[in-house]
Formats: sequence, structure tokens, C-alpha cells
Amino acid sequence: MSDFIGHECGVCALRLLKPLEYYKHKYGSFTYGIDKMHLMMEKQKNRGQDGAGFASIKLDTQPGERYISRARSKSKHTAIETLFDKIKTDIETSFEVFPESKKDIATLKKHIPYIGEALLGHVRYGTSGGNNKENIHPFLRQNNWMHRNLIVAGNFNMTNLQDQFQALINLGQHPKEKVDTVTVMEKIGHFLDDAVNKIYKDLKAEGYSKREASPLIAERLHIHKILKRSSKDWDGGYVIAGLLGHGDMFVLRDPIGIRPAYYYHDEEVVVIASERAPIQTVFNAPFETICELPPGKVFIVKKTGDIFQKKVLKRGENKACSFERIYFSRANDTEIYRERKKLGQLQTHEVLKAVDSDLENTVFSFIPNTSETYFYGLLEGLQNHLADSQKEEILKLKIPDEKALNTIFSRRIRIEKVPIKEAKVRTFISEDLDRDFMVTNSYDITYGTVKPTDNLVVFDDSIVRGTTLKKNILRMLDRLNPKKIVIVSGAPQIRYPDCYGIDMAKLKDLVAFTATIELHKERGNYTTLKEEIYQDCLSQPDSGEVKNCVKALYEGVSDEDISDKVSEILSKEHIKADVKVIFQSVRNLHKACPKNKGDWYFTGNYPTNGGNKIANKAFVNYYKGFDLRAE
Ligand SMILES: NC(=O)CC[C@H](N)C(=O)O
Repeated sequence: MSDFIGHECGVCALRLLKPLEYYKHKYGSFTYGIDKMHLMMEKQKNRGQDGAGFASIKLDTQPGERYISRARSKSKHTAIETLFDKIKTDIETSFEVFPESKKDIATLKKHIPYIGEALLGHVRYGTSGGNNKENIHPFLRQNNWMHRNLIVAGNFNMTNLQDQFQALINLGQHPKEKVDTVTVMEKIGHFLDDAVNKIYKDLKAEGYSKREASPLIAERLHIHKILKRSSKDWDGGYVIAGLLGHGDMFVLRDPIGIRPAYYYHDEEVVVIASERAPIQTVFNAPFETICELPPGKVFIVKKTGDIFQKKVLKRGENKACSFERIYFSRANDTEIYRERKKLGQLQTHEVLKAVDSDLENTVFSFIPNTSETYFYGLLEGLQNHLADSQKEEILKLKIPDEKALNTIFSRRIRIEKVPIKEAKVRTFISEDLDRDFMVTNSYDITYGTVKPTDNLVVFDDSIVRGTTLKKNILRMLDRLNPKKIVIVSGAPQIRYPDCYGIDMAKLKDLVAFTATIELHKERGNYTTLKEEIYQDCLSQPDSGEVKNCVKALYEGVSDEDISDKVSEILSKEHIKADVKVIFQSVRNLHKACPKNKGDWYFTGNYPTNGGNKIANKAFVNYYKGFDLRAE
């Protein structure tokens, strides 16, 4: 990926089903759970580097003993390290002060922080609110009543945050912040309070004392009902994980499965996380034992260790985000690896066409690191093509002689490591400036890999803004003097903003959008069309069905016209070589990634009403020249 996009968060919820002594005895450490969480978070680092957080709950503590621990770090890019350094130091220091805790579990629970049975971790790329420590998950809603303590961490973005916020005010609340995680948490918290109150009233009527009621509340608390009430009006993509003070754990997934969640359990642990491959590695769990949490369902682990799923929302048509497969998730998941390779392979024909099938004078490379797997797929396609042409040539030979065969078999696909990704250089300037500065310094090239008579094909997994390509990569590649540079995008043209978790909220930032605008300007219909779309956006109702008015912009403009214009925009300044950009087709995307049908950023087909609203808002921002995220 040449453009950086802030995007997903990663969650991991872990419940140790055996007593803590069990893990000490079997694995030699009381910190077994924490170590597993550390690994799970590290392996989901790709999903969030603005901050990281951890919370845990100790089961069955005595009144007055701390049973909730939480730590958070906002050290950008090193948050996980910093977080676990702190956790480990705190634990070691406490063991030094209370050495007897190493022998007696009751003492350990009393004195040593973080070591608990229910654990929750989060890696964050923020989409709402800034990157201050307060916005790092897990969020905590504390109460003196154990059951009302709520800890929340999520991978989510709601399209109707304003309405949600207003709904809280209508419920009589006075939210302390407008950050989306607070809104979500307060909503759940409101119905949790309500449920606990009701259960307590029932128990009182049944003659139980307050103390006797406590364990019964835990038993009778139906999390799925609380979540059903809380999520009734949520419009967005979400995986919300939570812990209740007494030790219940839950993970809820949105009804069309936009955001991913996987789970695994055996007799020792239950783990739910954003990605499957980390679970496979960290728990040495075979692929087929890890399941996807069905959309609209909540996965619950009760304090008792009972595990079950409940339907919370009516499941809709699968709209799992295809960007998860293209870029966000780690490529070592067996399915994702296969899909990315397929995406690369499906570009073979277009790539060959772009270089007139001249393999002798074409060098192939990729933009590190996330495009590597695609590249292997393209190579397979090219190798097949080469083998076919070799076969044809051999069949054409009347008498196969050694010289002719040598010539045929000496043909190779020329692979070189051309672009090199630089290590991140940290600066002290503000984020936007930082981004621009980094862009022009983020890639280098290997000299001597390309001749002036060569075409240079470089694979990129997706092109969002095209800024790094334009400002850095193409300029660097051009220094090698190739006659033609072909940039291949594994993803289709990104034409619409995302609103379910990816930081692509401004239309003007998308190079495919800018290219289309340029085309309309050239054709002389820009001003009228812009006005029409703007008026159409304004005429959409506040509630009820809303259409995506931005779609009109792409009518009558072919994919190829947009690709050619993108090529022109990217190479406008200072590029000597002929530049061609090739994008994946949406059809091929679905062929390669059949399980992830969410494609709104390419097609404008938003799966929820909120998505259409955001697209229209983004256009209004563009029209008015506002440099704002549509949310
Ligand atoms: N990327 C995410 O899932 C972000 C979660 C949440 N919206 C936040 O900004 O903290």
C-alpha cells in the first residue's frame, strides 16, 4: 500500500476457563493470560497503531479488593510495547512487595494487578475523537455495584453518531464527551443499569437480601437483551467487545458483518478476535476450529464459563468489508493469502496487454510490504503465460534442436526488488504536515535494476489518494529511466468515501474522484453536474430512505477513462516515462474474494442508509470546499 490509510481497530477478548493455578502449573506462569493477550495484540498491530489498551477482571474477589485493572498507551507506533512494559513492570513490582502472592492465589488476587480471568485488549486507529489517552479503548464505566461496571472496546464506526448522541440526551443523560465509544458505552450502560435494577426488584420481591441477590443478578442478566435494546438504532459497521464487572464477557457483531470477528475455544480458553490467523498462531489452533462470529449475533461467556451465542439483530445480506481482504487483515490467513494471490493473478491479462506481452523487456516488482502476496499471484499468471508460449514455440519447431530449445527455455520473468520501503522517521510536526513530509521520504529504489529499454511493472494493493505514488514512488521509479511504468492496483478504483471504519471520508482526497471531476471539466458539463448533484443531496430526506446522489457523477464515464486520467494526474509533474495505471475490476474482486461482498467504496452501493447519507455529506463538503470528514 503506497498510501497510508488510518483504518481498523483490532480487538481481542480472552477468558481463562480454569483457575489461575492451572496455568501456573501447566505453563509455568501466572501471567499466561497476559502473555497471550500481548501476542494477540502484537499480531493485530496492523489494525491499530495510534494507541493500545488492556483491561482485566478478577473473578470472585472479596469486597474492598480491586478486581478491575486497566492500562492504556497512546505512544503512536510503539503503543503495544509501551503498554505491556508498564503492565509487566507493575506486576513485577507488586510481586516484589508481596512475594507471598507467588504461592497463594488469594493473596495474588488481592495484591497483583492485571492478573485476572477475563481479559480485553484493543489496538486503535482512531476514527472518532483525537488521539489523546482518554480516547484509547477499553473504556470504563464504573459503579459501586459490581454488575454495573462496564468495560468496552470496539472496532467500529457509526454513521449516525449525532442521532445516537441526541438519543442519550433524550434518555436524560448528560454525556461527558461526544466521542463515539462513549456514546456506544453509555447506551449499553443505560440499559445495563435498567436490567440490573429490574432483576434486583424481582429478587427483592422474591425475598432475597441485597447480598444474596448479587450472584443471582449475575445469573439472570441477559446480555443479549441489553444489547438488543442498545443497538436498536445503530447504523454502522461494528464489533463491540465488553466485560461486566462480575466477569461476563461479550462480543457483538453488526448485522451484515461489515467488521470481522472470529472465535475459538477449548477446555482452557475462549478467545474472540478481529482476525483468525493470530488465534491460529497464538493458541496453536487448527484452521477449522476457529469460527467466524455470525453477523447480528453476540458471543457470550458468562462468569460461570458457559459459552453461547444469541441473536441480537436480524441478519442482513452479507456485506463484509472487502478492504479487510485487500489490505487491513494480515495476509498470513490461509483464505486471505489465497484471495490476494488470486487478485494478483487476475490482473495478468491486463498487465501483459499494457507491455505488449514483451516479457524480455519488462521488469516486474511490487510496492512493499502489503502488495507482496498479490505479486506472487501475478507471477503465477505470468509464469503460466510464459509456459504456454514456450509450449507453442516448441510445437512450432519442425526439428527440435538444442539451440532453439535453449533460447526458448532461457526466457524468464524478470523480477527485481525495485521500490524499497523506508523505516518510519518520526518527526515532531503536526499530523497533516507530518504526513506530507513522510510521503516524499517513504520509499527508495534499487539502482541498476532497470534498463532504459525496459517497461517497469509495479504492483500496489490499492490506490486511495495516490499522493505517495505521485510525490515519491513514481519520481523514484522514473530515475531508473524505464520507457514505461505500469502501476497495477489490486483493488478497483476507490470512488466513494467509507463510513464504516476506514479513514476515507473526504471525496476530494480520492484520486479516482478527482480524475472523474477532471473528465467532466474537459467535457464541459462539470458545473451543471456539480450543481445537480449538490441540489439532489440537499433534497434528500432527513429520515427514511436516502439515495446516494454521488453515483450520478460516474454515469457515462468509463472505467478506462478514469484509469487513464488517474495515470495522467499521477505523472503530470516531472515524469519522463509513459505511465499507465491499471485497476482491478469489481467483477474480479468478487471472483477472488467471494465471502466479502462489501464494495461500497468502489460501487457506491452502501449497505445501510447511513452510508448513502455520508456519501451525500461528503459531496456537500466537496461542493462547499470544506476540508472536513463526512461523519
Ligand atoms: N478504527 C476503529 O474501529 C475506531 C473505533 C472508534 N470509532 C474510535 O475511534 O476509537
